Amino acid sequence: MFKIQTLNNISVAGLERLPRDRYEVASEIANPDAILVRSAKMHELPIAPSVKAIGRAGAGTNNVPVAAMTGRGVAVFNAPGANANAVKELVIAGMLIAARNIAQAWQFSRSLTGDDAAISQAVESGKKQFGGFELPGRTLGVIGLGAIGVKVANAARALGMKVIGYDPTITVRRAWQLESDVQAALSIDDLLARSDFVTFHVPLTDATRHMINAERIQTLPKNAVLLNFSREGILDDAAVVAALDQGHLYAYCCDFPSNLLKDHPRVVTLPHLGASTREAEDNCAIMVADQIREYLESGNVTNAVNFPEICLPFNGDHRLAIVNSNVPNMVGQISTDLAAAGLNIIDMLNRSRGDVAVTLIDVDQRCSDETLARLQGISGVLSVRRLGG
Ligand SMILES: NC(=O)C1=CN([C@@H]2O[C@H](COP(=O)(O)OP(=O)(O)OC[C@H]3O[C@@H](n4cnc5c(N)ncnc54)[C@H](O)[C@@H]3O)[C@@H](O)[C@H]2O)C=CC1
Ligand SMILES: O=C(O)C(=O)COP(=O)(O)O
Repeated sequence: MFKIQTLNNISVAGLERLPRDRYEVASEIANPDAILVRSAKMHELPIAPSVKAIGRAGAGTNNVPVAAMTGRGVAVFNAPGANANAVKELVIAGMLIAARNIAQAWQFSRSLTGDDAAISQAVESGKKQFGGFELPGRTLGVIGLGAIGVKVANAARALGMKVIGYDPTITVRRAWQLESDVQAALSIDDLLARSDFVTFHVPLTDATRHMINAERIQTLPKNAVLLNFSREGILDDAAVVAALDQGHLYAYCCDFPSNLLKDHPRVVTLPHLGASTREAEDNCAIMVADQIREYLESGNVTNAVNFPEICLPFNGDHRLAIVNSNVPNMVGQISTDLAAAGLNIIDMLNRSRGDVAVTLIDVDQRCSDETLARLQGISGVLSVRRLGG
Protein backbone atom coordinates (compact mmCIF):
# COMPACT_ATOMS: atom_id res chain seq x y z
CA MET A 1 0.00 0.00 0.00
CA PHE A 2 1.37 3.44 -0.94
CA LYS A 3 0.60 6.34 1.38
CA ILE A 4 -0.01 9.80 -0.08
CA GLN A 5 -0.22 12.94 2.04
CA THR A 6 -2.10 15.96 0.70
CA LEU A 7 -0.98 19.37 1.96
CA ASN A 8 -3.67 21.32 0.10
CA ASN A 9 -7.06 20.51 -1.38
CA ILE A 10 -6.19 18.42 -4.41
CA SER A 11 -8.94 17.90 -7.00
CA VAL A 12 -10.83 14.61 -6.60
CA ALA A 13 -10.35 13.99 -10.33
CA GLY A 14 -6.64 13.62 -9.59
CA LEU A 15 -6.99 11.61 -6.39
CA GLU A 16 -9.22 9.16 -8.26
CA ARG A 17 -6.20 8.24 -10.40
CA LEU A 18 -4.73 6.55 -7.31
CA PRO A 19 -6.64 3.27 -6.89
CA ARG A 20 -7.91 2.77 -3.34
CA ASP A 21 -6.76 -0.86 -3.20
CA ARG A 22 -3.14 0.33 -3.56
CA TYR A 23 -3.20 3.92 -2.30
CA GLU A 24 -4.16 5.48 1.01
CA VAL A 25 -4.64 9.25 0.63
CA ALA A 26 -5.06 11.63 3.56
CA SER A 27 -4.01 15.04 4.84
CA GLU A 28 -2.76 13.48 8.09
CA ILE A 29 -0.83 10.28 7.45
CA ALA A 30 2.32 8.82 9.04
CA ASN A 31 5.33 7.95 6.87
CA PRO A 32 3.95 8.99 3.48
CA ASP A 33 5.57 7.73 0.28
CA ALA A 34 4.65 10.91 -1.55
CA ILE A 35 3.20 14.35 -0.92
CA LEU A 36 0.72 16.20 -3.13
CA VAL A 37 0.81 19.96 -2.69
CA ARG A 38 -0.37 23.19 -4.28
CA SER A 39 0.88 26.43 -2.70
CA ALA A 40 1.56 25.25 0.87
CA LYS A 41 4.98 26.50 1.93
CA MET A 42 7.14 23.42 2.51
CA HIS A 43 10.52 25.02 3.21
CA GLU A 44 10.05 24.99 6.98
CA LEU A 45 8.03 21.75 7.16
CA PRO A 46 9.62 18.51 8.33
CA ILE A 47 9.54 16.08 5.40
CA ALA A 48 9.56 12.46 6.57
CA PRO A 49 12.44 10.16 5.45
CA SER A 50 9.77 7.88 3.93
CA VAL A 51 8.94 10.49 1.24
CA LYS A 52 10.13 9.49 -2.23
CA ALA A 53 8.33 12.06 -4.34
CA ILE A 54 6.56 15.40 -4.12
CA GLY A 55 3.92 16.36 -6.68
CA ARG A 56 3.17 20.07 -7.09
CA ALA A 57 -0.34 20.22 -8.63
CA GLY A 58 0.53 23.40 -10.49
CA ALA A 59 3.46 25.17 -12.14
CA GLY A 60 5.61 27.04 -9.62
CA THR A 61 7.79 24.99 -7.25
CA ASN A 62 9.28 27.88 -5.26
CA ASN A 63 7.27 26.68 -2.24
CA VAL A 64 9.10 23.33 -2.30
CA PRO A 65 12.70 22.86 -1.05
CA VAL A 66 13.75 21.38 -4.38
CA ALA A 67 17.54 21.44 -3.86
CA ALA A 68 17.26 19.75 -0.45
CA MET A 69 14.95 17.11 -1.92
CA THR A 70 17.37 16.44 -4.79
CA GLY A 71 20.11 15.85 -2.21
CA ARG A 72 17.87 13.29 -0.53
CA GLY A 73 17.04 11.55 -3.80
CA VAL A 74 13.41 12.75 -3.70
CA ALA A 75 11.80 13.56 -7.05
CA VAL A 76 9.80 16.80 -7.32
CA PHE A 77 7.15 16.85 -10.05
CA ASN A 78 4.96 19.66 -11.35
CA ALA A 79 2.21 19.96 -13.96
CA PRO A 80 3.65 22.02 -16.81
CA GLY A 81 1.01 23.88 -18.80
CA ALA A 82 -1.93 22.27 -16.97
CA ASN A 83 -3.20 25.57 -15.58
CA ALA A 84 -1.86 27.87 -18.32
CA ASN A 85 -5.22 28.62 -19.91
CA ALA A 86 -6.72 29.60 -16.56
CA VAL A 87 -3.91 32.09 -15.93
CA LYS A 88 -4.10 33.43 -19.48
CA GLU A 89 -7.80 34.19 -19.07
CA LEU A 90 -7.21 36.08 -15.82
CA VAL A 91 -4.36 38.09 -17.34
CA ILE A 92 -6.61 39.16 -20.22
CA ALA A 93 -9.27 40.04 -17.63
CA GLY A 94 -6.61 42.00 -15.73
CA MET A 95 -5.78 44.07 -18.81
CA LEU A 96 -9.45 44.91 -19.30
CA ILE A 97 -9.98 45.62 -15.59
CA ALA A 98 -7.09 48.10 -15.75
CA ALA A 99 -7.89 49.68 -19.13
CA ARG A 100 -11.58 50.23 -18.30
CA ASN A 101 -11.21 50.97 -14.56
CA ILE A 102 -13.68 48.18 -13.93
CA ALA A 103 -12.87 47.61 -10.25
CA GLN A 104 -13.10 51.29 -9.35
CA ALA A 105 -16.26 51.73 -11.43
CA TRP A 106 -17.89 48.73 -9.79
CA GLN A 107 -17.07 50.10 -6.35
CA PHE A 108 -18.65 53.38 -7.41
CA SER A 109 -21.84 51.63 -8.57
CA ARG A 110 -22.09 49.72 -5.31
CA SER A 111 -21.74 52.96 -3.35
CA LEU A 112 -24.74 54.58 -5.06
CA THR A 113 -27.72 55.39 -2.85
CA GLY A 114 -31.17 56.88 -3.27
CA ASP A 115 -34.02 55.94 -5.60
CA ASP A 116 -33.41 54.73 -9.15
CA ALA A 117 -33.79 58.21 -10.58
CA ALA A 118 -31.10 59.47 -8.21
CA ILE A 119 -28.89 56.54 -9.12
CA SER A 120 -29.35 57.25 -12.85
CA GLN A 121 -28.38 60.84 -12.32
CA ALA A 122 -25.30 59.91 -10.26
CA VAL A 123 -24.30 57.41 -12.96
CA GLU A 124 -24.38 60.00 -15.72
CA SER A 125 -22.48 62.59 -13.73
CA GLY A 126 -20.03 60.14 -12.17
CA LYS A 127 -19.08 57.90 -15.08
CA LYS A 128 -16.57 60.30 -16.61
CA GLN A 129 -14.03 59.54 -13.87
CA PHE A 130 -13.86 55.92 -15.10
CA GLY A 131 -13.31 56.53 -18.82
CA GLY A 132 -10.72 54.11 -20.20
CA PHE A 133 -8.98 53.08 -23.38
CA GLU A 134 -9.06 50.17 -25.82
CA LEU A 135 -6.56 47.38 -26.41
CA PRO A 136 -6.11 47.17 -30.22
CA GLY A 137 -2.95 48.90 -31.31
CA ARG A 138 -1.50 48.99 -27.79
CA THR A 139 1.68 47.04 -27.12
CA LEU A 140 1.86 44.20 -24.63
CA GLY A 141 5.29 43.12 -23.39
CA VAL A 142 5.43 39.53 -22.17
CA ILE A 143 8.37 38.57 -19.95
CA GLY A 144 8.71 34.77 -19.85
CA LEU A 145 7.40 32.88 -22.87
CA GLY A 146 6.66 29.52 -21.32
CA ALA A 147 3.32 27.72 -21.11
CA ILE A 148 1.45 30.81 -19.86
CA GLY A 149 3.39 33.60 -21.55
CA VAL A 150 2.86 32.08 -25.02
CA LYS A 151 -0.88 31.75 -24.47
CA VAL A 152 -1.12 35.33 -23.21
CA ALA A 153 0.91 36.61 -26.17
CA ASN A 154 -1.28 34.80 -28.70
CA ALA A 155 -4.52 35.89 -27.02
CA ALA A 156 -3.37 39.52 -27.02
CA ARG A 157 -2.55 39.27 -30.73
CA ALA A 158 -6.07 37.97 -31.32
CA LEU A 159 -7.39 41.08 -29.53
CA GLY A 160 -5.49 43.29 -31.96
CA MET A 161 -2.60 44.19 -29.70
CA LYS A 162 1.05 44.38 -30.77
CA VAL A 163 3.06 41.91 -28.73
CA ILE A 164 6.75 41.81 -27.88
CA GLY A 165 8.30 39.09 -25.77
CA TYR A 166 11.47 38.44 -23.81
CA ASP A 167 12.70 35.01 -22.79
CA PRO A 168 16.39 34.18 -23.21
CA THR A 169 15.74 30.48 -22.53
CA ILE A 170 12.57 29.97 -24.58
CA THR A 171 12.21 26.36 -25.71
CA VAL A 172 11.85 25.36 -29.34
CA ARG A 173 8.39 23.96 -28.54
CA ARG A 174 7.17 27.27 -27.12
CA ALA A 175 8.76 29.25 -29.95
CA TRP A 176 6.79 27.12 -32.44
CA GLN A 177 3.56 27.84 -30.56
CA LEU A 178 4.05 31.59 -30.63
CA GLU A 179 2.22 33.65 -33.28
CA SER A 180 4.82 34.57 -35.89
CA ASP A 181 4.21 38.31 -35.54
CA VAL A 182 5.17 38.39 -31.86
CA GLN A 183 8.43 40.34 -31.84
CA ALA A 184 11.46 39.37 -29.79
CA ALA A 185 12.74 42.12 -27.48
CA LEU A 186 16.51 42.45 -27.23
CA SER A 187 16.44 42.78 -23.45
CA ILE A 188 14.05 43.50 -20.59
CA ASP A 189 14.89 47.20 -20.87
CA ASP A 190 14.17 47.16 -24.61
CA LEU A 191 10.79 45.51 -23.87
CA LEU A 192 9.90 47.95 -21.10
CA ALA A 193 10.70 50.99 -23.24
CA ARG A 194 8.22 49.87 -25.90
CA SER A 195 5.29 48.46 -23.87
CA ASP A 196 1.95 49.94 -22.78
CA PHE A 197 1.25 46.81 -20.73
CA VAL A 198 3.85 44.45 -19.26
CA THR A 199 2.96 41.00 -17.94
CA PHE A 200 5.32 38.61 -16.11
CA HIS A 201 5.31 34.84 -16.54
CA VAL A 202 8.62 33.74 -15.05
CA PRO A 203 9.32 31.51 -12.04
CA LEU A 204 10.45 33.21 -8.82
CA THR A 205 14.19 32.59 -8.52
CA ASP A 206 17.16 34.60 -7.31
CA ALA A 207 17.56 35.80 -10.91
CA THR A 208 13.97 37.02 -11.28
CA ARG A 209 13.37 38.49 -7.79
CA HIS A 210 12.74 42.24 -8.13
CA MET A 211 13.46 42.10 -11.87
CA ILE A 212 11.30 45.26 -11.92
CA ASN A 213 12.66 47.90 -9.55
CA ALA A 214 12.38 51.68 -9.23
CA GLU A 215 15.03 52.31 -11.87
CA ARG A 216 13.46 50.03 -14.46
CA ILE A 217 9.96 51.40 -13.88
CA GLN A 218 11.19 54.79 -15.06
CA THR A 219 12.09 53.27 -18.46
CA LEU A 220 8.40 52.39 -19.06
CA PRO A 221 6.32 54.86 -21.06
CA LYS A 222 4.12 57.11 -18.92
CA ASN A 223 0.74 55.53 -18.10
CA ALA A 224 1.95 51.96 -18.56
CA VAL A 225 0.07 49.11 -16.86
CA LEU A 226 1.83 46.26 -15.02
CA LEU A 227 0.34 42.81 -14.51
CA ASN A 228 1.81 40.25 -12.15
CA PHE A 229 0.15 36.85 -12.13
CA SER A 230 3.43 35.02 -11.63
CA ARG A 231 4.74 35.48 -8.06
CA GLU A 232 4.97 38.02 -5.27
CA GLY A 233 8.56 39.31 -5.29
CA ILE A 234 9.10 39.45 -9.06
CA LEU A 235 8.28 43.17 -8.91
CA ASP A 236 9.38 45.52 -6.17
CA ASP A 237 5.88 46.44 -5.03
CA ALA A 238 7.04 49.51 -3.10
CA ALA A 239 8.61 50.88 -6.30
CA VAL A 240 5.41 50.13 -8.24
CA VAL A 241 3.29 51.98 -5.68
CA ALA A 242 5.68 54.96 -5.74
CA ALA A 243 5.43 55.11 -9.55
CA LEU A 244 1.62 54.93 -9.37
CA ASP A 245 1.59 57.76 -6.82
CA GLN A 246 3.86 59.88 -9.05
CA GLY A 247 1.44 59.32 -11.94
CA HIS A 248 4.11 57.53 -13.99
CA LEU A 249 2.21 54.23 -14.03
CA TYR A 250 -1.51 53.96 -14.80
CA ALA A 251 -2.43 50.79 -12.96
CA TYR A 252 -1.14 47.57 -11.40
CA CYS A 253 -3.12 44.35 -11.42
CA CYS A 254 -1.76 41.36 -9.55
CA ASP A 255 -2.60 38.06 -7.89
CA PHE A 256 -0.81 38.79 -4.60
CA PRO A 257 -2.52 41.13 -2.12
CA SER A 258 -0.52 42.75 0.68
CA ASN A 259 -1.11 45.60 3.12
CA LEU A 260 0.79 47.88 0.78
CA LEU A 261 -1.28 46.99 -2.27
CA LYS A 262 -4.77 45.90 -1.33
CA ASP A 263 -6.38 49.32 -0.75
CA HIS A 264 -4.40 51.39 -3.23
CA PRO A 265 -6.83 53.16 -5.59
CA ARG A 266 -4.82 52.26 -8.73
CA VAL A 267 -4.09 48.65 -7.75
CA VAL A 268 -6.38 45.67 -8.21
CA THR A 269 -5.32 42.59 -6.29
CA LEU A 270 -6.92 39.18 -6.60
CA PRO A 271 -6.42 36.42 -4.01
CA HIS A 272 -4.01 34.18 -6.01
CA LEU A 273 -6.81 33.08 -8.34
CA GLY A 274 -4.74 32.44 -11.49
CA ALA A 275 -5.11 28.67 -11.41
CA SER A 276 -8.38 28.49 -9.51
CA THR A 277 -10.72 27.06 -12.13
CA ARG A 278 -12.32 23.62 -12.06
CA GLU A 279 -10.56 22.78 -15.30
CA ALA A 280 -7.08 23.82 -14.16
CA GLU A 281 -7.44 22.16 -10.77
CA ASP A 282 -8.51 18.89 -12.43
CA ASN A 283 -5.79 19.07 -15.11
CA CYS A 284 -3.02 19.72 -12.58
CA ALA A 285 -4.16 17.05 -10.11
CA ILE A 286 -4.58 14.41 -12.81
CA MET A 287 -1.17 15.16 -14.30
CA VAL A 288 0.77 15.00 -11.03
CA ALA A 289 -1.16 12.02 -9.67
CA ASP A 290 -0.35 10.05 -12.83
CA GLN A 291 3.32 11.07 -12.64
CA ILE A 292 3.59 10.19 -8.94
CA ARG A 293 1.91 6.82 -9.48
CA GLU A 294 4.21 5.97 -12.39
CA TYR A 295 7.25 6.98 -10.31
CA LEU A 296 6.24 5.02 -7.22
CA GLU A 297 5.27 1.89 -9.15
CA SER A 298 7.89 1.78 -11.94
CA GLY A 299 10.53 4.44 -11.18
CA ASN A 300 9.83 6.15 -14.52
CA VAL A 301 10.09 9.94 -14.41
CA THR A 302 7.95 12.43 -16.34
CA ASN A 303 7.93 16.19 -15.65
CA ALA A 304 10.19 16.24 -12.63
CA VAL A 305 11.82 19.61 -12.03
CA ASN A 306 14.94 18.05 -10.51
CA PHE A 307 15.32 14.59 -12.11
CA PRO A 308 15.97 13.48 -15.71
CA GLU A 309 13.15 12.08 -17.82
CA ILE A 310 13.48 8.30 -17.85
CA CYS A 311 11.20 5.56 -19.14
CA LEU A 312 11.94 1.83 -19.10
CA PRO A 313 8.81 -0.30 -19.60
CA PHE A 314 8.24 -2.40 -16.48
CA ASN A 315 6.63 -5.83 -16.43
CA GLY A 316 6.14 -5.75 -12.66
CA ASP A 317 8.75 -8.41 -11.79
CA HIS A 318 11.93 -7.18 -10.04
CA ARG A 319 13.25 -3.64 -10.44
CA LEU A 320 15.67 -1.46 -8.56
CA ALA A 321 15.12 2.28 -8.89
CA ILE A 322 18.27 4.08 -7.81
CA VAL A 323 18.92 7.81 -7.54
CA ASN A 324 22.60 8.66 -7.46
CA SER A 325 25.04 11.50 -7.88
CA ASN A 326 26.07 12.06 -11.48
CA VAL A 327 29.72 11.01 -10.99
CA PRO A 328 31.94 8.34 -12.61
CA ASN A 329 31.66 4.64 -11.72
CA MET A 330 28.24 4.69 -10.02
CA VAL A 331 26.75 2.12 -12.41
CA GLY A 332 29.99 0.09 -12.15
CA GLN A 333 29.80 -0.13 -8.36
CA ILE A 334 26.07 -0.91 -8.41
CA SER A 335 26.43 -3.71 -10.96
CA THR A 336 29.43 -5.16 -9.06
CA ASP A 337 27.32 -5.42 -5.90
CA LEU A 338 24.45 -6.99 -7.84
CA ALA A 339 26.79 -9.56 -9.42
CA ALA A 340 28.29 -10.36 -6.01
CA ALA A 341 24.75 -11.06 -4.76
CA GLY A 342 24.11 -13.40 -7.70
CA LEU A 343 21.59 -11.10 -9.36
CA ASN A 344 21.51 -11.05 -13.15
CA ILE A 345 20.69 -7.76 -14.89
CA ILE A 346 17.97 -8.22 -17.50
CA ASP A 347 17.55 -4.61 -18.55
CA MET A 348 18.98 -1.31 -17.44
CA LEU A 349 18.66 2.42 -18.16
CA ASN A 350 20.62 5.35 -16.74
CA ARG A 351 19.81 8.99 -17.33
CA SER A 352 21.33 12.10 -15.82
CA ARG A 353 20.42 15.75 -15.35
CA GLY A 354 22.88 18.12 -13.76
CA ASP A 355 24.25 16.60 -10.58
CA VAL A 356 21.75 13.77 -10.35
CA ALA A 357 21.20 10.50 -12.20
CA VAL A 358 18.46 7.89 -12.13
CA THR A 359 19.31 4.26 -12.77
CA LEU A 360 16.60 1.67 -13.38
CA ILE A 361 17.76 -1.95 -13.24
CA ASP A 362 15.56 -4.98 -13.91
CA VAL A 363 16.99 -8.12 -12.28
CA ASP A 364 16.07 -11.79 -12.50
CA GLN A 365 15.10 -12.26 -8.86
CA ARG A 366 14.11 -10.35 -5.75
CA CYS A 367 16.94 -8.28 -4.31
CA SER A 368 17.57 -9.15 -0.64
CA ASP A 369 17.47 -6.60 2.17
CA GLU A 370 21.23 -7.04 2.64
CA THR A 371 22.00 -6.24 -1.00
CA LEU A 372 19.63 -3.29 -0.85
CA ALA A 373 21.49 -1.97 2.21
CA ARG A 374 24.85 -2.48 0.45
CA LEU A 375 23.64 -0.47 -2.56
CA GLN A 376 22.34 2.24 -0.26
CA GLY A 377 25.78 2.38 1.37
CA ILE A 378 27.65 3.17 -1.88
CA SER A 379 28.99 6.69 -1.63
CA GLY A 380 26.93 8.87 -4.03
CA VAL A 381 23.80 6.71 -3.92
CA LEU A 382 20.98 8.98 -2.72
CA SER A 383 18.09 6.51 -2.63
CA VAL A 384 17.34 2.91 -3.58
CA ARG A 385 13.89 1.39 -4.04
CA ARG A 386 12.88 -2.22 -4.70
CA LEU A 387 9.87 -2.32 -7.01
CA GLY A 388 7.65 -5.15 -8.19
CA GLY A 389 7.59 -8.60 -6.68
N1 LIG B 1 -1.13 33.10 -10.32
C1 LIG B 1 -1.19 31.79 -10.41
O1 LIG B 1 -2.11 31.17 -9.87
C2 LIG B 1 -0.16 31.05 -11.18
C3 LIG B 1 1.14 31.51 -11.22
N2 LIG B 1 2.08 30.81 -11.94
C4 LIG B 1 3.44 31.36 -11.97
O2 LIG B 1 3.81 31.56 -13.33
C5 LIG B 1 5.11 31.05 -13.55
C6 LIG B 1 5.25 30.64 -15.01
O3 LIG B 1 4.41 29.53 -15.27
P1 LIG B 1 4.51 28.73 -16.65
O4 LIG B 1 4.42 29.63 -17.81
O5 LIG B 1 3.57 27.58 -16.55
O6 LIG B 1 6.03 28.18 -16.54
P2 LIG B 1 7.04 27.78 -17.68
O7 LIG B 1 8.15 27.06 -17.03
O8 LIG B 1 6.32 27.10 -18.80
O9 LIG B 1 7.56 29.19 -18.24
C7 LIG B 1 8.45 30.01 -17.56
C8 LIG B 1 9.28 30.74 -18.61
O10 LIG B 1 10.04 31.75 -17.98
C9 LIG B 1 11.27 31.84 -18.67
N3 LIG B 1 12.24 32.56 -17.86
C10 LIG B 1 12.91 32.11 -16.76
N4 LIG B 1 13.70 33.09 -16.29
C11 LIG B 1 13.52 34.17 -17.09
C12 LIG B 1 14.05 35.50 -17.11
N5 LIG B 1 14.94 35.88 -16.19
N6 LIG B 1 13.63 36.34 -18.07
C13 LIG B 1 12.72 35.95 -18.99
N7 LIG B 1 12.20 34.71 -19.04
C14 LIG B 1 12.59 33.84 -18.09
C15 LIG B 1 11.65 30.39 -18.96
O11 LIG B 1 12.56 30.28 -20.03
C16 LIG B 1 10.28 29.81 -19.33
O12 LIG B 1 10.05 29.85 -20.72
C17 LIG B 1 5.24 29.89 -12.54
O13 LIG B 1 6.58 29.63 -12.23
C18 LIG B 1 4.46 30.40 -11.35
O14 LIG B 1 5.31 31.13 -10.49
C19 LIG B 1 1.77 29.68 -12.63
C20 LIG B 1 0.49 29.17 -12.60
C21 LIG B 1 -0.56 29.79 -11.82
O1 LIG C 1 0.62 26.73 -10.38
C1 LIG C 1 1.10 27.72 -9.79
O2 LIG C 1 2.29 28.05 -9.85
C2 LIG C 1 0.20 28.54 -8.97
O3 LIG C 1 0.61 29.59 -8.48
C3 LIG C 1 -1.16 28.05 -8.67
O4 LIG C 1 -1.27 27.98 -7.28
P1 LIG C 1 -2.46 27.16 -6.59
O5 LIG C 1 -2.30 25.74 -7.02
O6 LIG C 1 -3.73 27.76 -7.10
O7 LIG C 1 -2.26 27.37 -5.13
